[in-house]
Amino acid sequence: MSGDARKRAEGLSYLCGFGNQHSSEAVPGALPQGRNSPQRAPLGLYAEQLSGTAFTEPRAHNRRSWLYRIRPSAAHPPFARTGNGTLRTAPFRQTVPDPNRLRWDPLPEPAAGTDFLASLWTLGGNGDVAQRTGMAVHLYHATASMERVFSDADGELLIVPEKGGLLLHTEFGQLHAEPGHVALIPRGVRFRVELLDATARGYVCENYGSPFRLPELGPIGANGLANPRDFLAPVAAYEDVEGPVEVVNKFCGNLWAATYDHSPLDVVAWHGNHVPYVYDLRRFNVMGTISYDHPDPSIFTVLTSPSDTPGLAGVDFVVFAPRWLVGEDTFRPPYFHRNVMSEYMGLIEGAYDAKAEGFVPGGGSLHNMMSAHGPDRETWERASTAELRPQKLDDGLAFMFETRWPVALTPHALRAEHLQQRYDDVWRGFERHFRPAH
Ligand SMILES: O=C(O)Cc1cc(O)ccc1O
Ligand SMILES: [Fe+2]
Repeated sequence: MSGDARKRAEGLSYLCGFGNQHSSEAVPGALPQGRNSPQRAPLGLYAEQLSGTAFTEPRAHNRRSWLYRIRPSAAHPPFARTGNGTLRTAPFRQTVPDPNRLRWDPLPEPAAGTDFLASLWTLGGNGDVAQRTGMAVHLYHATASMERVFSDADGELLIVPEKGGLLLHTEFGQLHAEPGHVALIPRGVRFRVELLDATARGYVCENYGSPFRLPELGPIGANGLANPRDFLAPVAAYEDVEGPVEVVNKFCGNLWAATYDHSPLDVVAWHGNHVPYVYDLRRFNVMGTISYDHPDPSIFTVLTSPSDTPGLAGVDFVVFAPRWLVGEDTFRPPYFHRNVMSEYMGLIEGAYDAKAEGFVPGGGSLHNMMSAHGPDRETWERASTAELRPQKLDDGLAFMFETRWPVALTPHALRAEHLQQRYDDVWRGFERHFRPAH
């Protein structure tokens, strides 16, 4: 952590456009032209393909990149099991799935010297990593930059910083993510996290399923929600480091480590569409009602991981960004509801319009499949009597990981001291107002 690192982070250049076929070289001439795998790659580099989808998936969804590196990724010693810390993986079978509404305060302060990887604390998830289905919800709270390098064979990592800036050093180059941004590390991509502040705190959705993509826009038209050009990929940047580097690989739920004799962040040039990226949530083009009724939150979908059933996501990433509320004769905050999907919500900043208090930045709530939830009593009282002038909601940034299967908890999430004990009370004391005419 240093002012110097933040200056470097702020000076980074990017390639823009979600899903584009980018190309980048840190040294002129490093990228082969006209072919992917010449007999000898330029500048003595090794050529290697990294696949994010099966070779044969439809062209519109196919993801792969070609990397030109100082050493082939294959040049490494065997991995050996290392401790998983508080990181857990699906299937989550250690607790009985809980139908209760649950809410957590932020993670407690970690010990000094805790890096991003060591700080990962799994709340729960669903699916089965070996089937490449489902997702996990993790939180992180780090106090040190990573010296080691991490990659996740189990899924892509959507990192949602809530506190503290991050400089992500990846095989593809560097990305800068501050609270209010999200960063995505694709399955299998090696990276390390440098902290730009004394501590860093946030959320991670580990998506075991198909890679996140932009949702269809249907009748919205050709523009809106998250605009593709606001997704930023890094330009090639490499580490030419000879000497021991610890590389940790998450594979089918366990961490495996090996000491390489060089840095695997040694990609001098690359091209393709299987890339890490950052996105500033404040660029989200929020849609909403301009007549009446509260729209379903699917209108706020930033990214979706489709399942085999059209319209049914393995997981959606949804953002509740600043917006105007103008609905006439409308209860404007989120309605009372029971959802077949399961909802994990987090707060990046400020407050959320369905909860008067108790849902705090860095905390989170879980409303599993069919659990009854919605505005707390205080919010309901206020919103059902409020004068319905146009109102700007501009003091909050919340998000939701909405998933097709119930989220089962890890034992440490269910027993955590920071699990709120009386969350149900926010829905106590609703008076009956029913007065049948007689
Ligand atoms: O429960 C929540 O707060 C998330 C949510 C928001 C909304 O506007 C409508 C439905 C919904 O599940
Ligand atoms: Fe909900």
